[in-house]
Amino acid sequence: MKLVFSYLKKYKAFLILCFICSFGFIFTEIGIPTLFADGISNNFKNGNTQYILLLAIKMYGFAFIGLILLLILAYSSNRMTSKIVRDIRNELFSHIQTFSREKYEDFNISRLLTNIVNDCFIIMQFLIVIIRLGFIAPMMIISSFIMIYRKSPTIAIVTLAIVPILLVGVFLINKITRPISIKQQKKLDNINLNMRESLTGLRVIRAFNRQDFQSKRFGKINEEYGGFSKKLFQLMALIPPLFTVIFSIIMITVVYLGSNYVNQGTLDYGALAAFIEYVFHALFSFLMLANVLIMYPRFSVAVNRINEVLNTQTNITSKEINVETPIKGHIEFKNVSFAYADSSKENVLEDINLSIEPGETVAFIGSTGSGKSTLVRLIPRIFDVTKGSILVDGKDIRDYDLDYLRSKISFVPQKAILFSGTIKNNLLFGNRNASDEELNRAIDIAQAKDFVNSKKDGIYAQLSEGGTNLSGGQKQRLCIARALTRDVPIYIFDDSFSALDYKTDSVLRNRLKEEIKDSTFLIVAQRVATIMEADRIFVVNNGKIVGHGTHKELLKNNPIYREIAESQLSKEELAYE
Ligand SMILES: Nc1ncnc2c1ncn2[C@@H]1O[C@H](COP(=O)(O)OP(=O)(O)OP(=O)(O)O)[C@@H](O)[C@H]1O
Repeated sequence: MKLVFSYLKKYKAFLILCFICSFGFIFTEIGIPTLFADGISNNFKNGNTQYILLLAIKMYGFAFIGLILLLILAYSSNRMTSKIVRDIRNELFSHIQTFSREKYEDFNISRLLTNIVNDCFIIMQFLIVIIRLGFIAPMMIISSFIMIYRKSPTIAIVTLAIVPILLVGVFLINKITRPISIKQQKKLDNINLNMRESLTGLRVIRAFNRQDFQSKRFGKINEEYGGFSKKLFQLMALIPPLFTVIFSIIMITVVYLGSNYVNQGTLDYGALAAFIEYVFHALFSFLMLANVLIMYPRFSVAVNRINEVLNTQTNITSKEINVETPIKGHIEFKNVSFAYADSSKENVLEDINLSIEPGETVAFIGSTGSGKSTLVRLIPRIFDVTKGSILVDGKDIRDYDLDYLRSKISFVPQKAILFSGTIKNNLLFGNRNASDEELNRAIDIAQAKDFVNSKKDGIYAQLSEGGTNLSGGQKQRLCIARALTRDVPIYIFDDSFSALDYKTDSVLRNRLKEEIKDSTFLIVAQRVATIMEADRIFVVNNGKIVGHGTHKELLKNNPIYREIAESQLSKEELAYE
């Protein structure tokens, strides 16, 4: 609730307006039966038309003002609620952006999506109702009771009997529905997870003809979600009829008692008519309040789930440093070990020591799963080392302002990730201030010029979500071009040439060498041809560096490298022969 209160405080003005409107509305609602009762009690002044007309005008006036106040209340509560939920969504989104990959994996992306879409929606539904009724219902109940009590304490006590019944009912419902709500939300996370996997993996599903299997899997999860939803809504649906029965019993009792008092002459007809109205208002308000309280468990589960995310702090923290010294591009790994925070917690990298000079081109090669990508991901702090330290220009990377450090590194990830929008917007993602000339240069170096120009709209061609309307090689080239829009001292290419044909791969690397001379290049690759011209090559095996040197040196001295090279190059290409 703290979460919602902090936002309610932010929109105090709206809240006060809602309170005033609610108060005014109650005044009009109580006023109408009071005027009517006066009319009956005065026997409508024995048919005095002027009196009746005035009374009617007053009652119309009250009803009209009540309507206006209710409209203002609805408008301001809607505005306030949508602003609050918008703010919660923004806060969630910004907070999630600070998460390290580890935290994303902890929560899983589908769960975070459900938080932003579904949990926020549940909060909005509840807030809209509670703000509208939160003031009106209790005030209406209290004022109706006061009015009843002034005329007949006995009838007031009978009406009050509903309070404990309703409270016990609401408490029981909350207790039963809360665990079901938690399970229902978890099942919704599963639906999102399954949907995401099925949509992103559509090509694989079709290629393996597994549509039926996927449909059955989705059907099962959907069924489970439906089961919990059914239980929850069945329970919630029980409440209105139950409360309506109690409501009717109390109403009949009040009318019965009231009629007796009229017969005994202790109550007049006008007061009885007003009573019925007051009791109706009080009980109806109770019923509305009970309905709101029934929604509470779902709301509180949604708030808790959002709080859980907001209270999770990222483990990749940044030092607040205003002025950083320029980076030249020297990189040093000192006794670096790293383990992913999954259940195995085994070291993926073990005691890595290496030093890379500014302007040097180094490459990492090794079998799959040997730890090459993990090693380069540690430099922009996508993960933090578990042991040891990484220094850039002699300073521990954890002592840099994180944004500054990352702004000095251009990283091309192994998986080519593009966003929906134009090619230009995707390239500007690398450097928002890049001129058209700089973008064209990056496209040219990345060997993407021909295919970009072949598009009808050129650089303004639209890419679909994830760049699915491009080939694997085209996507890779655009990702490389995006990285080249930045002029930085360190470039990291994590297996980003793998989808290029040999010729394009070679031309691209030559252009990189010619155009970007002073920067440090780190290239992870599976293909020897991609890295054989690097200044130095590091051979990674089972999380350890098992050799380094030039292509020729490694062919001579390193059996693992020689084995990889022999499996890929022809005898003529193997220089040592
Ligand atoms: N996010 C992760 N969580 C847990 N373990 C991971 C994660 N990413 C990689 N690993 C594990 O770490 C090890 C090293 O993986 P890494 O991706 O660094 O290898 P690689 O040498 O780059 O492989 P490849 O050439 O196939 O890309 C592997 O055993 C892999 O299963």
